Amino acid sequence: MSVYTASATAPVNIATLKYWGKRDKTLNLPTNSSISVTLDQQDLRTLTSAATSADFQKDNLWLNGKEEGIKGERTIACIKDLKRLRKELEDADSSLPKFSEWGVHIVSENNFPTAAGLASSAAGFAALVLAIAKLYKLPQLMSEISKIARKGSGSACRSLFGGYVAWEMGEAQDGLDSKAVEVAPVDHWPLMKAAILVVSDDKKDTPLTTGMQSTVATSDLFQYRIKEVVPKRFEEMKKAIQERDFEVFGDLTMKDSNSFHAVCLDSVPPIFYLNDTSKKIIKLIHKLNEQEGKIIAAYTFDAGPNAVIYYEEHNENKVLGLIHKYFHQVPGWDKVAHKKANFKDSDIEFDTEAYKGVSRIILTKIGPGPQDTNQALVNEQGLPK
Ligand SMILES: Nc1ncnc2c1ncn2[C@@H]1O[C@H](COP(=O)(O)OP(=O)(O)OP(=O)(O)O)[C@@H](O)[C@H]1O
Ligand SMILES: C[C@@](O)(CCOP(=O)(O)OP(=O)(O)O)CC(=O)O
Repeated sequence: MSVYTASATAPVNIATLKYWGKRDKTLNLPTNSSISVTLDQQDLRTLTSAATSADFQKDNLWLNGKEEGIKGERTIACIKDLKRLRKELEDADSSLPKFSEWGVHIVSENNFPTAAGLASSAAGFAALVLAIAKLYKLPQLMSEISKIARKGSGSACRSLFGGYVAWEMGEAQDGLDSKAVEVAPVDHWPLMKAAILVVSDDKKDTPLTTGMQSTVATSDLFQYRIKEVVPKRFEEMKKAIQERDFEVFGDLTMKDSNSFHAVCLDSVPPIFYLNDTSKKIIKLIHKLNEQEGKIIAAYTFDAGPNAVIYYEEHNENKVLGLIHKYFHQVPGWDKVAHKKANFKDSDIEFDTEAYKGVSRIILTKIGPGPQDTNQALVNEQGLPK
């Protein structure tokens, strides 16, 4: 039996202008445009292999070594779109094997904790869609592929590009203009670094889709956010990226994180994603920026308590100096062990127990988009290795 395989990797992205709210739940169409920074795949990435054969009766998915099957509607929607595009190729060229009629096996691994609020669904769906698109030899451009990934998880569409990425909300009802585009590649502003403080948490407050739906339906503040705040901020943030202006970029990033959590709080019943540790980290970063007299570090929080702190490389000794002072007890510092001697000591006062609310730190930076890979997670039979 012939088994055809392909593999791809995809990065995590963390939004600096948040996507929150759907205008169409099935198509995953957002109520506002968003912007993100793609993170380095050495630290956070999904690797996915796809395999197909005339002998595969059904589609199947193995995630992190466990057979999950194809359960979710969203995964089904992505595979359906990919098979439809493959069928178009087969209809135009009858010599092509009929992949669109065969089962597809998907084997995927994240090199970081799944569903810990580290945007695993973004990297996961981006890698899934790309691996199958590669297997099917689809000619579509990344922005086209991003529309399929969007149906898996909204934020996944942004993981198809590296560097600074925008998801343009679009206006069409069928979502054909709701896609990701590159704002600037990594090389344009490569100094962007990110420190992720993984904040200990039992379970997510409210599942994302439920949370978004509730905000759209109940928050008055949300209407102001999507009509007045985000459209203006979207243009300002793109300009700040183009001009490599960290002060403006950082200011907008923090404001937008707070605006997103404010509309969560304004929902009925209110949604809380930040915890006390998150709030302490927010205060700490403001103290640092105040002391410096300018913004050198910017926090952002997704639908959970983890803090992502963006800063530029030339401020690393100041930013990590402060974070290390109060969070040196948590794992994850090995990577910068050789730099610790240069860390600037800080006289900023802070809760010396705050580290107890943090499980680890991930030190990473901006990174490129999905990469071709020779690594494969499937064997010659098209099953997990
Ligand atoms: N490698 C993968 N391949 C396919 N699906 C994946 C993969 N990794 C994660 N997922 C899907 O994403 C889900 C996790 O999404 P969820 O939104 O709960 O968490 P998250 O993405 O880590 O957090 P957030 O979206 O809040 O940043 C998993 O349960 C799984 O269904
Ligand atoms: C707060 C966010 O992280 C929300 C991300 O939501 P998802 O993309 O995970 O949601 P679904 O479209 O339902 O899969 C902000 C952002 O990443 O822009």
